[in-house]
Amino acid sequence: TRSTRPQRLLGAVRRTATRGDPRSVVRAIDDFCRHTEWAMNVGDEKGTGCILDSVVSEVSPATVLELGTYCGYSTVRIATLLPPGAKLITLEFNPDFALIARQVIAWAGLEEKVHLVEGSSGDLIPLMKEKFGVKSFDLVFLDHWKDRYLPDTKLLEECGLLQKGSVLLADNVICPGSPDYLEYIRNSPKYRSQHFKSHLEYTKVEDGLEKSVFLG
Ligand SMILES: Cn1ncc2cc([C@H](O)c3cccc(CNC(=O)c4cc(-c5ccc(F)cc5)cc(O)c4O)c3)ccc21
Ligand SMILES: [Mg+2]
Repeated sequence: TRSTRPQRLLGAVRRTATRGDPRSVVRAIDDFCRHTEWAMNVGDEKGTGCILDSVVSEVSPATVLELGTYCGYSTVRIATLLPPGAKLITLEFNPDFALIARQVIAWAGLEEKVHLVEGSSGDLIPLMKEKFGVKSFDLVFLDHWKDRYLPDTKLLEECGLLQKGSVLLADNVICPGSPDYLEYIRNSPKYRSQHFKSHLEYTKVEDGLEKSVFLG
């Protein structure tokens, strides 16, 4: 039967990236998605260009939560920039995506820094403290279903998983968009938000990321 897009993306990583070299894995996926087959990775413009890499470097987080692993592209980007001993927990409900992402993360040699957990954010966030020993998250990267950004942000607050200074970084707040999330986060006294205009990965379509600092 015909392969899936994630399987073809993994094939490109295996063919053109060097095992154990995360930068070559990121480059292989960007090249594949720009020249062969588009995929919904945060991409190189929203990644290197400005935001994702600079926010991760600036926050230098000890604990990171990623919502929506997909093929592991942003997982690899973030994990590459983490300080020694830091941990990234990434949640993926789709088992096919999770299987591909595990192999992409392994090819990059980042298994030690990344804990990929299969399941839905709504079910797993309440378990973070008791099951994963997380006190709070220094950085949360939201890139899963856009209508889950707001409920999951509220869930993170309710579960006491955000502390003063925790940073939320949300992809696609323009395209596909997450209007209820933007409305909430920009008007809440509990956050200070900043918008970074960019473009939808590998295209000229307007998009942007929203960076929000939790004020406690
Ligand atoms: C609850 N829960 N818990 C864990 C978890 C994990 C997932 C999956 O990882 C998953 C599956 C399918 C879709 C997404 C969201 N991503 C997108 O929808 C997206 C779209 C586009 C775009 C833009 C323009 C187009 F024309 C087409 C697609 C560009 C982007 O960067 C995206 O991130 C995430 C889902 C729910 C989950
Ligand atoms: Mg995205």
